[in-house]
Amino acid sequence: MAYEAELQVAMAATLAAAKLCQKVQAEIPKALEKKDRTPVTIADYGSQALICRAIAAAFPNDAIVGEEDAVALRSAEQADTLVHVAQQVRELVPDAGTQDVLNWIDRGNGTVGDRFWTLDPIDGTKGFLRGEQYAIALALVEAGEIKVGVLGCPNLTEDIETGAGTRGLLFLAVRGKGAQLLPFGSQAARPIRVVDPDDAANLRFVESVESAHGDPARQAAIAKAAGIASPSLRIDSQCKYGAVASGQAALYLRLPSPKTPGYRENIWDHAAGAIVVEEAGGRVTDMFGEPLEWHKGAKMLNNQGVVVSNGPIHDAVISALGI
Ligand SMILES: Nc1ncnc2c1ncn2[C@@H]1O[C@H](COP(=O)(O)O)[C@@H](O)[C@H]1OP(=O)(O)O
Ligand SMILES: [Mg+2]
Ligand SMILES: [Mg+2]
Ligand SMILES: [Mg+2]
Repeated sequence: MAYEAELQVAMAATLAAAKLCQKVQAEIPKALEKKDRTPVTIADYGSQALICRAIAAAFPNDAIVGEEDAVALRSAEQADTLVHVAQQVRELVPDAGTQDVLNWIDRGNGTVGDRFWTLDPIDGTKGFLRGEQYAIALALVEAGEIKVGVLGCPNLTEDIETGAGTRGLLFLAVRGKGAQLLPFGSQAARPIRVVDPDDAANLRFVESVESAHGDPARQAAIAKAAGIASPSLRIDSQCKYGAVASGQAALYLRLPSPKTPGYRENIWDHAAGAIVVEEAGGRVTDMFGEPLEWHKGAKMLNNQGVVVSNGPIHDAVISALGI
């Protein structure tokens, strides 16, 4: 199958990173603050190191556009943090040196091009710090189109609402080959599909836990206008794409926050989730109904807001947005 090698490397690396994140989350990590005032932890750095190492080894010519960099970790003030990151990485790569770890993290400072990977080593760091949902999101983009996506959701359960079923889910997709769900520890991935329009129980919508990352009042009004009367399920990170792809929600709305109208989305916050939803039969656009631009830069400067749906309700949502 096309992209089989890329898929296998991405899956193995994401599962290794998930192991590191689960261990760190159980130990209740401290958060550091980045220049943009968002949090980062030793698990964000460790996850990026492990995944960049694996991609660099298998595909040495591929650029990686990742969220984190090692600038702060190279500073004297963060010497202890660096020791902790390296310790965590060595649990999975015993011969990893401290310089190796820094260099692997910085391998994620690539730029977009004809073929590149985009990585969010922990998407939803705020959820991770609350002991709730987060995702490890890795996607391959070629000629402006996402070809492979792997989304690791270590805290998500097969039944998202009740918490029943296996905890720890890997969502996978290769362009044109459908989307699959592999519970952690299982050998068998199963195909997933978005919700049917007549499945009333799952015709709900998902949105961020963080009110400041969206516009909850407008999101509720738009969902209602599109025929979704029940309250939202609030989930951190790209796990929301997993909810739509696995037919447990019909809609994910992320409208610009009135407090930060100039905010533009990063490609690593959406690419892996987007291909999983599209390959499960759904649709992903910006709030104007336009395709998201994956290859123009790390920030999607020409897109605003994100609408993710099962497909049939998409046009009603865009027209309810009325722009
Ligand atoms: N002001 C903001 N508006 C929208 N998204 C944001 C903002 N600040 C950070 N984010 C990103 O929002 C996402 C969290 O997802 P959600 O809000 O859906 O749970 C993360 O990708 C987070 O980055 P990070 O990867 O650093 O956590
Ligand atoms: Mg993110
Ligand atoms: Mg992140
Ligand atoms: Mg972050």
